[in-house]
Parts: sequence; structure tokens; C-alpha cells
Amino acid sequence: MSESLLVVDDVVVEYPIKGFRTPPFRALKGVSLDIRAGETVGLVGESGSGKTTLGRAVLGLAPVTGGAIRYRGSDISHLGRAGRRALSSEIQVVFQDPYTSLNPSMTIGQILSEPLTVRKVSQRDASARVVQLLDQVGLPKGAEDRLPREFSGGQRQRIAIARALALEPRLIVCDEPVSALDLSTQARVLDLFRDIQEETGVAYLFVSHDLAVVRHLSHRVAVMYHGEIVEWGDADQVTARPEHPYTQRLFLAAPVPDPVRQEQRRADRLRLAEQQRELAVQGGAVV
Ligand SMILES: Nc1ncnc2c1ncn2[C@@H]1O[C@H](COP(=O)(O)OP(=O)(O)OP(=O)(O)O)[C@@H](O)[C@H]1O
Repeated sequence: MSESLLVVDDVVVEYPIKGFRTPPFRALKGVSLDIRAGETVGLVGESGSGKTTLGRAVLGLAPVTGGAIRYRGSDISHLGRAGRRALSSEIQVVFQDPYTSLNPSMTIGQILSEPLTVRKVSQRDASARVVQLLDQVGLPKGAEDRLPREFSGGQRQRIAIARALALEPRLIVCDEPVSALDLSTQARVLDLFRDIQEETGVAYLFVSHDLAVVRHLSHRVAVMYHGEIVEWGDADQVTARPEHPYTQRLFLAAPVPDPVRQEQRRADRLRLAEQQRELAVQGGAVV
């Protein structure tokens, strides 16, 4: 771990609000952090604090209206479609919901080879890579011929991880990637994330509301509150000796789910699932 792969520098994200002269909603109010090659940065905070927005800004899916996001030195905050497409072999994503993120009518082999064949990799090389990917994420031989519905939630998330790995990215944005799974499956999928990092040196921006999950995996942790980072540093230090009063509260009490936000997230899920496929395959849409 050495130089920064990604630098988030004083980033502001504002969502337009419908209505005459209504000012935009400022979801990120000048956020800064960096991610080094091979590192996991955990992003925690209560519901609505801006974690997903930061992940989406890195992916080019949220409107950055101030500051800059630099990937290996280049500003990627306002890339067009072609630039995003090129970047999708470097930065990938795994979202929360393994049930909607995989096209139900495609076999696992088709899902995993799609990002490759779109980039003109031969069918033969793509098939070989699919076998390699399935092995890497611990799925059985023959899985390539089956459909997503034949797999459990944990296995589907392994498939989503395999798809994210297909192009050998250096960074994966993981947005609550285990929160839809039961506890024992969560533990196994988290171990998989760690094993993959050891094998490939990929870095993760790991968004979670679950402190235990973040503590398990992260080298450094950022704590978000109302669109700002209120604590940022070494994971052991932030989790063992939180300094900011908000972080201390966050670590004392498990966050209470907000039903309105939960409903909003459910509504967002289908759209996010489509974006995840689009990102894996084409490099995503531009906001
Ligand atoms: N597309 C959007 N348009 C307008 N406001 C939005 C949009 N997306 C998010 N927001 C608002 O931005 C704020 C931050 O949302 P965000 O989803 O980033 O938070 P979060 O910390 O990831 O929350 P959760 O853990 O519930 O997912 C919230 O107040 C949310 O309502």
C-alpha cells in the first residue's frame, strides 16, 4: 500500500429539487478522502448521511458540483460516456441487492462474459476467463450454464462479485454488498472480499451502515454525518477510540432503520440494478 489510487478532494454533490426556485439539496458538503492501491476504506454513517452518494459520485452517477475526484492523477468527476466506459475496466461496483442485479434470462456464463465480449475479447478467451472467475469466487463447476434463479442470495452476490472482477479492476465500490444476506452468509462473503484483495491487490470503497462489517474489512474508516466526514483515519483507531461525539454515539448504538429511507431505497433498487449491469458492461451512464 503506498500512493493514492483515488483522491476525493473537497467534493460537493447537489441534487436538483423540483419546484420553482427551490435550491438544490446538498448531499455532500465538501468531502475529502483517499484510497491507496490494495486498501479497503470503510464508509460508515447513519441512513441519509451521504455514503451511497459518495460511492455514486466515484462511479460518475451523482452530479459533482464542486471539488474533484482524481483517479491515478486524472480528474474523473465530469467524464463523458466514452471516458466512463474506458474507466469501467479500472473501477467497478457491487451493489446491495443480489436478486435484482443479475439479468434473470441470461446464464451465469453469459452474465460474466458480457463485459469481455463487449470489449471484443474472443468467445474462447471469455469462456476460459468465466471458468477462472467462477473458481475465484467459489462457485461450482457448471454454474456457467445455469440461471440466476437457481442460486441463493449469497451465491448471487458471488456472481455479482465475479462480474465486477471480470475486467480486473483496481478499485471496486461496494455499496452495502452484504446487508441483504443472512449473518453466516455475510461472514463468508466478507472473507471472499478479503481473499480476493489478497490475491489481486484490488482496493475497495466499502459502504456500510454496519460497524462490525466495516471493522472486519477496512484498513481506514471514514465516518459520515449530514454530508460531511466527521472522522477519518486508521480503522483500529477510529473504531476503538472514536473522537467525534457523533462517532461515539454511532458506535454505542446500532443505527435504527428509518422506514421512509428504507422505502426510498427499495424504490431505488431496480434502477441501481440496471445501472450496475450497465456499469459492468458499458461503463455506465453519465448524469
Ligand atoms: N437522487 C436523489 N435526489 C435527491 N436527493 C437524494 C437523491 N439521492 C439521495 N438523496 C438524498 O441525499 C442524502 C444522502 O443520501 P444517501 O443515499 O447518499 O445516504 P446514505 O448514507 O447512503 O443512506 P442509506 O444508508 O440509507 O443508503 C439523503 O438525504 C437522500 O434523501
